[in-house]
Amino acid sequence: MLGAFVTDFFTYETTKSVVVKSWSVGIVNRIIQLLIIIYFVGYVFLYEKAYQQNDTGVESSVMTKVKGFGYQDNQVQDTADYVYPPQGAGVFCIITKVIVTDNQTRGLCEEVRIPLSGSVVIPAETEPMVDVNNFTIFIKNSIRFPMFDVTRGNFPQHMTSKEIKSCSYHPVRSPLCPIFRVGDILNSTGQDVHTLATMGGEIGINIAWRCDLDWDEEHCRPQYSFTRLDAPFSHNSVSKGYNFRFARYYKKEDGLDYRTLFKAHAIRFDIMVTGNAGKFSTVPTLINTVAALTSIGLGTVLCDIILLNFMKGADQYKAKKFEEVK
Ligand SMILES: Nc1ncnc2c1ncn2[C@@H]1O[C@H](COP(=O)(O)OP(=O)(O)OP(=O)(O)O)[C@@H](O)[C@H]1O
Repeated sequence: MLGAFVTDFFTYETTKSVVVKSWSVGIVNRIIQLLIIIYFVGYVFLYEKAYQQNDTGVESSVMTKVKGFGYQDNQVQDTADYVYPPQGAGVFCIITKVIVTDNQTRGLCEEVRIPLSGSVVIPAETEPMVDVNNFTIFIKNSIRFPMFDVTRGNFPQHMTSKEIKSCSYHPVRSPLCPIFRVGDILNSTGQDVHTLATMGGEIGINIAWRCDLDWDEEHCRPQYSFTRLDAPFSHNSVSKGYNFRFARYYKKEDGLDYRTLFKAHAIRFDIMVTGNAGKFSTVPTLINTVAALTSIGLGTVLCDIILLNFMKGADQYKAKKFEEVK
């Protein structure tokens, strides 16, 4: 038993080519090779661009500015009233409804159970501001792909102030206009402005940069898409929408501080930037070419299985293929 194992172990296998003149196996072999070549050339190289090195670590900065007039309880509201925080960051809120509690003063210790009470004030609720549909958001986004040291901005350099002021983003008609009508954004996410203005909610604006840097940089352009980010909670019984509280403080003539408390329902916009740039590089090209060439050999495996198991005269092929030399 041990002897047989040792003789089996100390053998040497070397390949020998057997040419099989059979139409059926020949055709199967060529078809498999063709499929593998089509897969590698068409999908791996042309579609997935396996000859490129990729940079997904995009560096980005976003600036925003909202404009438009709204009417709330017969009062005109402008940017300074409804945008929070006002600095124009990548995440900002447009306040659409407020519940106002006026004249709160700090109470004494005995009144600790109602710590912020003056006289008991009943909060006043404003109407939701549906004019938000006509507001416009200006988005200025600059990005950099550090691996290739390429910087891009989301609107063309030659765009004039007049062009910017008069355009409005449309995915087909003006895909590079940096001014977005809130109504258009809400429409494309399928949201109803009235519900959103009443309860608040969060809208995501995604800016995707997919750049093939083997072409001119001019082709490296942003693509925008819009989603409702808090959609999973929209049917919950609790915490529908989005709100936050803030206060404004005043001093009375007698020196006493008092404040007005606002509970604000707002549409929160969150601008997210993603990027992927690719450029020709020898290392991935070599690795993938070798992988492609090796894979072409896979056809033999399948043809061997057919030849040695399912063809007429399989035993004869087996005898020809495996030959023992003493
Ligand atoms: N939300 C917006 N809707 C329409 N146009 C806008 C909006 N925000 C900015 N713009 C216009 O885009 C251009 C660039 O804006 P940017 O804020 O950089 O310049 P600005 O001269 O300070 O703008 P502003 O007109 O607010 O004083 C300006 O012409 C500006 O009027």
